[in-house]
Amino acid sequence: MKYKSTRGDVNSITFKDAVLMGLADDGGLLIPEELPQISNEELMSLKDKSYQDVAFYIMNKYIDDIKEDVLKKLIDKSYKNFDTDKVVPLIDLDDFYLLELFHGPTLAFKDVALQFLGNLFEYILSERKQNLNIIGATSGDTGSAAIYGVRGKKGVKIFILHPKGRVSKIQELQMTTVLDKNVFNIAVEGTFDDCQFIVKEIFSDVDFKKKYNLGSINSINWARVLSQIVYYFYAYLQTKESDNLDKINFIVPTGNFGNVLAGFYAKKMGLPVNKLVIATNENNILHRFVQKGDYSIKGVVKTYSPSMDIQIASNFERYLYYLYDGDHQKVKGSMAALKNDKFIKFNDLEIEKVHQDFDSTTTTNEETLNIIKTVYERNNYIVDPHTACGVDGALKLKDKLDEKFICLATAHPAKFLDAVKVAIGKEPEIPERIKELFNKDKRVYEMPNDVNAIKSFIEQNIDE
Ligand SMILES: Cc1ncc(COP(=O)(O)O)c(C=O)c1O
Ligand SMILES: N[C@@H](CCOP(=O)(O)O)C(=O)O
Repeated sequence: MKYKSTRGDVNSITFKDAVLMGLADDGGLLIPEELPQISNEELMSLKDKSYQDVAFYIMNKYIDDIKEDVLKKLIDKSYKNFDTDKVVPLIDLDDFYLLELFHGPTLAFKDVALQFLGNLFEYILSERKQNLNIIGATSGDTGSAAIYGVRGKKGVKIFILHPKGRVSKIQELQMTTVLDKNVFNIAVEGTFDDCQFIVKEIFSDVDFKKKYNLGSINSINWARVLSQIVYYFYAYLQTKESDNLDKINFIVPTGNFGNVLAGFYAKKMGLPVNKLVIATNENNILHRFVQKGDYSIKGVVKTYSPSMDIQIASNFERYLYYLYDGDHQKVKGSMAALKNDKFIKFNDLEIEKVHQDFDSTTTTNEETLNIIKTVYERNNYIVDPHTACGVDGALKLKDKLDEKFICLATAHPAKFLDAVKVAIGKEPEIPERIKELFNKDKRVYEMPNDVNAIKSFIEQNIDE
């Protein structure tokens, strides 16, 4: 399998090169040149297999420059740090299923991909005797998952930008209490979109990127999306519906469009999915897009689900490539329009095509709290505010879509203590590894929302 850019000027890249390249050198995103298919027989042959086995089966279709036994070892090592054998267990709450994606070291779905990416980086770098300087942006969860994924790995430095005052207390502590010398947490005076913009601007300076061996841990990196395709298959295989190959809906709390894009790839590969439902909070540009073709950027508002306080969804560009039937020029045109005019225009035919795969919902802050309370009272189960947006969406759409829903539970409620307390009047049970954070020393660098200032900070602290 080879990889190419959504913008058409980077082609025939191997998987390992794609992992190190992160953002394509033409400013686009790397995608596989083909979409491997999984037949019904193959799908059924995966039933009752372990998460690791399913991961190997799916990933191996996209990777041909890592030996199979090495890939298996990387996968095994990546899921050893999860606190359950199933890695991502599926819970049946009668009205819908919940896919618990928060059993990794930092208690959010990001661990599923970032534990693997950390090990993958280590393997490729030692093979190439190279070092890597990682630059990433986070709205709260990617940052700590990436730091935990690469800490202690040789030849790696990591710079993580988060929006100052816009992540939860626990998210902030998970990042800033890691004092390893190779970890730099930068609190930016701005939003997540500003952080992501800075990161992309830095990567777009290809000379700078090459000089300092810069790498990406965001879902800009294809390996992130690939690792997330796996749990759509594994989730489906755990349902009753899979016995008859019946279709199912997935509802996905969405911000940067990485998670739901992985579902899109799973559907395109042949997984029996009816609709992928994009669940948004009040920052609902993706909902406006699905419902009315309105992809116009408005200001970011603070919500109870801060990790989804995003307007400019990075992976939307990958989806545009498929929506435009592989027309690179159209992708480039739309990305330029987004940068200059702050909106992309879609015609009715395009929206019709979107509806073949997607539906969407939006959830207010008040609804988020109500759902946390409702699920607690009905099921004695505490969902986090991001998952609550998904559950809210599933309940709103259950009369429209017949097929059962799998709601992706993207974070542990203990990461969002304040919201949960407001919703149900008490805190959820707090895992020991979270309690410990409150007594640790912290280190964080506060910086203005300025590409050059951050670039020079990185340059001062980087290894060539
Ligand atoms: C807990 C949680 N839920 C949902 C999302 C949205 O996922 P994505 O950005 O892949 O759309 C994020 C962040 O991305 C998150 O941290
Ligand atoms: N919600 C994310 C935002 C970054 O998304 P990613 O898919 O690029 O990692 C976060 O928690 O940081």
